[in-house]
Amino acid sequence: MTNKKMDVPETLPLLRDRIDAIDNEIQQLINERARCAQKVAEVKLADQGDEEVVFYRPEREAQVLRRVMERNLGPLGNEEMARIFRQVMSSCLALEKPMRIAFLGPEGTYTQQAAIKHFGKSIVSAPMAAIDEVFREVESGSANYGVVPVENSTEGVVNHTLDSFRDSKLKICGEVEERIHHHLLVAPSINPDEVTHIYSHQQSLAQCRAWLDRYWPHAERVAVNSNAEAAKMVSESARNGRSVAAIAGEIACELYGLTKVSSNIEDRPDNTTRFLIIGHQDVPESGQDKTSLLISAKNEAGALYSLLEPFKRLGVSMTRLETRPSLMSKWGYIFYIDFEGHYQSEISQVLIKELQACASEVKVLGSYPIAVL
Ligand SMILES: O=C(O)C(=O)C[C@]1(C(=O)O)C=C[C@@H](O)C=C1
Repeated sequence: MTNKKMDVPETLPLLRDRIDAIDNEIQQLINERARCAQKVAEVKLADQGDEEVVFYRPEREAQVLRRVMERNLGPLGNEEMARIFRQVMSSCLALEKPMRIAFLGPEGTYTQQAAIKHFGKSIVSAPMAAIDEVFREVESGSANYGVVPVENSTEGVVNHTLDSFRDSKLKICGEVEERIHHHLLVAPSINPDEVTHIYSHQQSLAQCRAWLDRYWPHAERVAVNSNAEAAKMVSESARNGRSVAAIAGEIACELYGLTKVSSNIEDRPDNTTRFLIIGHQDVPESGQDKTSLLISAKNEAGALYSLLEPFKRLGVSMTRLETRPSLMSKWGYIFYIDFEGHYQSEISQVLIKELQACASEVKVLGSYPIAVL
């Protein structure tokens, strides 16, 4: 092979020289970008007034990532390129101010995986034992943002998360979707044929039900708080010679030094979980946004119809509708509705006014950019 322009043979040393020169340039440019981000932080601090400075700007990050994908010509794929920029921005933000992110722990959960996908790796991890603790950690200001699971494509909604919004002042600042792959894991010293118990989160056990029925009908299934906790227990039990296995993901497998007996054992290959980013901030429009509402319906005939009708009439696209008992009155209901658009847009304002007229309460849980990655 030859380099046509210069007619020099494209040998390995020459190609590597070229890569070295390009790396040098990329590195200088990344640092130039980082210096710009430091200046942005100075401007934000100078403009702060009485308000607390908001360093993390989800709408801007979404716009940057969308642009990266739009202008990308390859050979790297759009998502691959966006993931690189995701990490560059994560490093720049950490230089402005390191973000402490609370998530449903322990270390190694799918929620941590989602937190890293959304914020990049340059965050300070704060694993919490339960969803309401994630809310409390962010409410108290101990963490800047929180990440909680909200729905799974196989198992449906995570009621704990939805219920936590009833009494919380926190806003939804973002969403992230994660393809969930479950693996059957044992400690390296354990013979998989002798496994008597399989530990995992109840939703993960449910997501692998058919597979477990088929291949492990005699192993007892034990539900624990999280998959990562299951992985941790399995690594600890192995030291006592107990033949137990866990169902968990990649991060937990690595973190607890386990071995995969079987990979991707979920019953549905498109098994996806959606997570929400919670914080104190009202996120401005990014151009492609979603809004989440909590609506307490009046306990009367046609209540649901009158809530849904304005969406159709105004041409607003509803992406989700969940129902939960209201807890205030015996047969009263709360609806969680997601729709496309930002709550500050003209059409959303008309819609929200109409909903307010036919509901006892309409709470805007937040408007946020539709997940880019
Ligand atoms: O534009 C900003 O406000 C920045 O702080 C810069 C930057 C970036 O690196 O591009 C970093 C963090 C923000 O969350 C958004 C973008």
